[in-house]
Amino acid sequence: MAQLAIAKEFLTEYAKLEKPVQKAVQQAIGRFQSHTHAGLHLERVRNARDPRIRTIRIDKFWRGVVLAPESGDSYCLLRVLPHDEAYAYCASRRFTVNQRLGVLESRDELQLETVTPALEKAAASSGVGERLFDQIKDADLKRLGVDEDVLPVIRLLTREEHLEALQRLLPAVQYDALVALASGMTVEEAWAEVSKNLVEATAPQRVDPDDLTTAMARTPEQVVFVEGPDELTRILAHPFDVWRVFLHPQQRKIAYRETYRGPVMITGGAGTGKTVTAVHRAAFLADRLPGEDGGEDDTPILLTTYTRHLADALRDQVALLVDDLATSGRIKIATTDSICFGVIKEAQGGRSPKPLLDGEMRERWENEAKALAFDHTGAFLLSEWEQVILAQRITTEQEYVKCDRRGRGRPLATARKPEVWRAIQTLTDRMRQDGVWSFLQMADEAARILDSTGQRLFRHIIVDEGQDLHPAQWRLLRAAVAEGPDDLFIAGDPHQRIYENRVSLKQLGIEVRGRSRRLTVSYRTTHEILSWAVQILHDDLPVTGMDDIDDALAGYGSPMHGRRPVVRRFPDREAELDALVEQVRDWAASGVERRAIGVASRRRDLAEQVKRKLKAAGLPAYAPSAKSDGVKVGTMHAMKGLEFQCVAAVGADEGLIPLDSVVPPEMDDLTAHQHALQRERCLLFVACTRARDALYVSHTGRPSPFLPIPR
Ligand SMILES: Nc1ncnc2c1ncn2[C@@H]1O[C@H](COP(=O)(O)OP(=O)(O)OP(=O)(O)O)[C@@H](O)[C@H]1O
Repeated sequence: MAQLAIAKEFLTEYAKLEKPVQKAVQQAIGRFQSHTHAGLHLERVRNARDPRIRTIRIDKFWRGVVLAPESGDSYCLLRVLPHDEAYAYCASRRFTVNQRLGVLESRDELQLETVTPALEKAAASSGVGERLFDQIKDADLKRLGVDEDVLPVIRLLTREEHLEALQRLLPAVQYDALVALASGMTVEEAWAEVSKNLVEATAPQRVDPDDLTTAMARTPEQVVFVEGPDELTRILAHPFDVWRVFLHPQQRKIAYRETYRGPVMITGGAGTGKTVTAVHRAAFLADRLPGEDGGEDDTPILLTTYTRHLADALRDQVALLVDDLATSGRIKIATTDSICFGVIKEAQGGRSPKPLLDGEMRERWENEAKALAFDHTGAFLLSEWEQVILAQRITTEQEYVKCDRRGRGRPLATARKPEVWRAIQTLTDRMRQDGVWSFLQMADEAARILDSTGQRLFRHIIVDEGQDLHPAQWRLLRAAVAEGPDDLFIAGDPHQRIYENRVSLKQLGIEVRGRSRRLTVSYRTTHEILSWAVQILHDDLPVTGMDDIDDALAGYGSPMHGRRPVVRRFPDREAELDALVEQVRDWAASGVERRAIGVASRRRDLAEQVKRKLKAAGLPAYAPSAKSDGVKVGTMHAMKGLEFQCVAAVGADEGLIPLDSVVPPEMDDLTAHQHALQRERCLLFVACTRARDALYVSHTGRPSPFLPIPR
């Protein structure tokens, strides 16, 4: 039986076909697969650039394009195209094995030949040393995978724009190497970029130029082998969700590594596929679970994050990735809050604890602090309890008096600490009397319970959005899984830290040193949006990762291109929101679904105002996590974990971003001041990087100082 492979482009084209055509594609593949000699249904193409290209008839109008290597019995479905386009593709494309990297590559040879005379002409008028790659030796270019056929063409280039114009014509890995060099990287740095695409840690020793099948196996982000008809059905069932099938080698290496000796941390900029990788890891671990010790142990795997809507999104992704119910049943998907709830309920003999929502907690403490005439506000006491006492697990007044509260934003004389301690004790005692809990208090208590009983709830724990978990939640997670191989798999990005929680995993007993991995290729956002948004983060204060090491988003980039972000200034809010309505209408008129448009603002009241404005203009608008069909409008905090085709960030004014009221004065506490500013930068960055194709930012008066200065 012939072995079938599918290319990513095939799947994305298939996704867009009408249902009857999709059916015809399936039938064609079925006919082709059911013959031992698969070549039977494949038609040779006269004038094909590459003699190994064939077509397969789908119906009168559509053709599949297939790569049929001469050796071996494997076939790769490359494209599904209208008849004429399919034959034009065959007449121009040639497939090769990259001699340095061993990966499968394709080039548009016909187009390259067509553009060469124009490039020669442009090059003829350039002086010595004026061409783009004059400083790079042939040997170095070859070391990076650039081949003999591409060399003469790129030697003609005088400008980066000319290189960009060749993106769709050149083999992708060679183009990436050239872009890296053109951006000023050294050959070694460019190699680091290129080698990200390798499945193995190093380039292959020997590469057989004719062995396309091995080359396909080395290019998993572009081609996958299908194990049988069931797997094919599975793949074709959700063709839009290509992340299920095609992982970048960086992602695959991380998600499908046989084992890690202890906790592992995955970082990477927005949209680099940390969640996707975490979901694949969960599927991998769940798949191998029963075989681990052959026993009856049915301890589940936990896949967790900090909010309900993020957990819901994880649930949807697991359901898409894992068909087998027994396997998916081994993965428990829950927020850390709900795990804590369960632990306490069990410890209370089945009686549910009564947690208060954040808003309820704030109100309660504010009212009681006033009623009891404390010298401190309820907000201050609550934050002191959560961010100092629960964070550091302080249990006595003496410990509190001695504790380090740097970064808290408001200085507190040691002499006043006992009164603060006692006030907090009073308020927590009252909560106990009323039988109510805060979520962080539940986390603290649940961790203690697990520590004391030694009960280990999970076999493995996978955490998404780890950067925003509180130390008490980390202690709970640490306590919920036995220390050992594959205990904790943690995904997070310290550049997207939008809450006050800053943790050192090491101090919480989670040692990830030597086991941190980084994803660098953005799958969500275009290069234009990303390079603009990354400037928001530019700050003198380094961003410290959960492993205590400064994180610099090194190598973070996107291969996708699109329009630059638009920044607009308005005299007042009314004019700004009128223009927003027009922008949303323009997007909708250009075919963008309303639900694929997100509008973010720093403050909730502005988000509400936007919603009203859109609704009044006949454009339905809902909260970001709502399932309803309409524009999604919310605070920048609520945008975390979501993505939209088009994003508008409104109210990017000075005074609103950073929000003055959340930034403590520099004089009071420099660290807290800096951390608050950094959080505000992260928040704007998070909002802007939700955009896949288009980003629109608007403000009134002076712009937020975080907005990149136009060049
Ligand atoms: N290998 C892949 N192939 C296709 N799409 C991918 C792949 N990996 C990720 N994506 C897509 O890229 C987008 C971002 O992925 P994901 O949410 O996993 O990134 P993230 O790093 O967790 O992002 P953030 O930190 O911003 O929340 C999603 O739409 C996802 O489906």
